[in-house]
Amino acid sequence: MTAPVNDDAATIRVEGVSKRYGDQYAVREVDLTMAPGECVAMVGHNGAGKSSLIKLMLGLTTPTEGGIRVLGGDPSSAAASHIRRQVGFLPENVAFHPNMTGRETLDFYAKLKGAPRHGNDALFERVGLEPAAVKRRVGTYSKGMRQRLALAQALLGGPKVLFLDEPTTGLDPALRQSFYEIVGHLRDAGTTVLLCSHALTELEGQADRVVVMNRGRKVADGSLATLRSLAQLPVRIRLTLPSGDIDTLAARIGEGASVTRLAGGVVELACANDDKVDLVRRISCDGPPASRLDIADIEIVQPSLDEMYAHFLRREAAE
Ligand SMILES: Nc1ncnc2c1ncn2[C@@H]1O[C@H](COP(=O)(O)OP(=O)(O)OP(=O)(O)O)[C@@H](O)[C@H]1O
Repeated sequence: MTAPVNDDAATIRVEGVSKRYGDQYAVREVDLTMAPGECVAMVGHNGAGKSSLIKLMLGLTTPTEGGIRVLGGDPSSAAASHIRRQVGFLPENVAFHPNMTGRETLDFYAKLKGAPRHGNDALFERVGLEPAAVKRRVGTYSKGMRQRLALAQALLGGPKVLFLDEPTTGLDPALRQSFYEIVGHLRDAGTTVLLCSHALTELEGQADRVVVMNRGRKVADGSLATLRSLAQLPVRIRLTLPSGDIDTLAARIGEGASVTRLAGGVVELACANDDKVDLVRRISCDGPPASRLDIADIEIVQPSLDEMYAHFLRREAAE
C-alpha cells in the first residue's frame, strides 16, 4: 500500500530499494514517494531500517538494488552536490565541539555546506536560540539548546528536503511542542519533511502520512485515517456514569459492543468504527424513566498510532 504522489511533483522517489550488508538486509524492496510540503513520519522498532533508508536518501550509501531520486537526481552521484545543498539532516546523535560557541558552530557548518553565513542570525531566532546563548560555548548548553542548534544546522541553506532522525528524544514536552511548531511552518512553506521517531503518540497530528517499517520492509504507508480504516481496530467509547448503572447500559447496547469498567466511574465500550454513531444514539436516547441512564460525560477514543503500529507488526508477523 503506497500513498499516491503525483509523479512530477515528487521530491523523493525510492523505487524497489534494498540495502544488504553481507547476508543481512537493512532495507528490503522499499518504495517511497514524497511530495513538497508533505510531512511523513517513519516509525519502526530498533533495527527496522529507518536510519539505513535515510542514509540511502542522503547519498551516504548506495542501494544494493533499486533506484533513488532526490530532487530529481541521484543523491550518491559525484555530481549531486547541488542536491545535497538542498537537503537538511538532523542525525539521531549530534555531537558538536564543546569549546566552540553556538555561533562558531553554525558558521562552521554553513561553510561546510556552502551556505551564506549572513542568514545565521535569522536561523537562531527561528529555532529559539537567544543572542546571549549563541555567544556561549556549546559545552554549557542544555540538551534542548543543543537540539535547537542541531535543527539550525539542518536548516542551513533553506533545504527543500529535511530528514529528522529522532529529533525530540530527551526534550521536555514544551520543547517538543515548539519543535513541532517549527516543523509545521517548514512544511507549510513547502519543505518535504521525513521524521523518524519511536515516540509514536507525539507524532499524531504532526504527520500527513505514516510509514511503518519492520525488519527492513515497509509494512504500511498512509494517512492516519487510511491506516485506521485498514486496521479496522475497535473504537472505544468512554462514559462517565455517576450511578455506575452498568445493567441499564448493557440493556441499551445489546451485543454490538464489549463493556469494561475502568476507574473513577468510567465504563468503556469497544465497538467497530462503523457502529459507533448508532451505539451513541442508543446510549443517549431517553427511554421511560425506569431505564434512564445518568451520563456525566462521553468521550470517543480512536485507536492510537501505537495500537495501529502494533497491529501492522502483528499482521506482518502472521503473514
Ligand atoms: N553499516 C552496517 N553494517 C552492517 N549492518 C548494518 C549497518 N547499518 C545497519 N545495519 C543493520 O541493518 C539493520 C537496520 O538498521 P538501522 O540502523 O537502519 O535501523 P533503525 O530502524 O534506524 O534502528 P534504530 O531505531 O535503532 O536507529 C540492523 O539490523 C543493523 O544492524
